[in-house]
Amino acid sequence: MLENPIVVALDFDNKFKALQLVDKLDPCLCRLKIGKEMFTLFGPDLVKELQNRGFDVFLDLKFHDIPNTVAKAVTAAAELGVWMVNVHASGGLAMMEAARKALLPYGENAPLLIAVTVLTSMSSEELQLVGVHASAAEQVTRLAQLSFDAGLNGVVCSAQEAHTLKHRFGEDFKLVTPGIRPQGSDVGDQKRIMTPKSALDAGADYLVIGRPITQAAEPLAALEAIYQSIR
Ligand SMILES: O=c1ccn([C@@H]2O[C@H](COP(=O)(O)O)[C@@H](O)[C@H]2O)c(=O)[nH]1
Repeated sequence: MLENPIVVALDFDNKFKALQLVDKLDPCLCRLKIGKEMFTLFGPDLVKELQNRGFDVFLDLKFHDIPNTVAKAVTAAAELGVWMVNVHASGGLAMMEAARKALLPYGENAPLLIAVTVLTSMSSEELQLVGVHASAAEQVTRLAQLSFDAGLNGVVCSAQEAHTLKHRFGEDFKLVTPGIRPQGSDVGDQKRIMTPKSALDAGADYLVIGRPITQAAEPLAALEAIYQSIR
């Protein structure tokens, strides 16, 4: 297990409330993820504020566009100094290769570049509705292979697929897993879920956890309980 596998998903519409929580967290114990809501509301300044507090930031904007546009978007993310950035694997091989090549000038300072496979909020049945006639697990494997072939650092998948992917792609290919739900917590809109401990046992490298922490009456206690459960 990585020493610091938890990435707290900061999904807030209020910067003050988000920073109130952040100021109780220890950058040695977790990383932070900024997604579409907070980035749209508060922009790169928020990323800087979190970095100034010592946190690694995962910029979860899931770029999905033509190769040239995505290459420029990941370059902008690299300029921001984020720790991790992502694209949608369904954008295709050429798009992912363009993104990877755009980060080459940053060398060791480049953010980790990962690709979203199948959103953890989607079941196999929902995939059928968008014309994908494979199971979620099969589609995740297909898109992870494409991401691997494009030379990316890893993928976003559900922990339910972690065992298969880790076995197939090896230790260096990082598995970033949202849809993490401690025993007894609200599932919400997530479909392919796992507990923190089972996810790590299955081979997940990073656990992305939002509402079970951010919406808890005592977020710090919730985070601490998750740490206890994975030690
Ligand atoms: O497949 C995906 C990709 C990204 N996410 C993001 O992770 C967090 C999960 O938050 P919870 O509150 O723990 O459900 C959220 O920011 C999503 O945008 C994902 O859930 N699934």
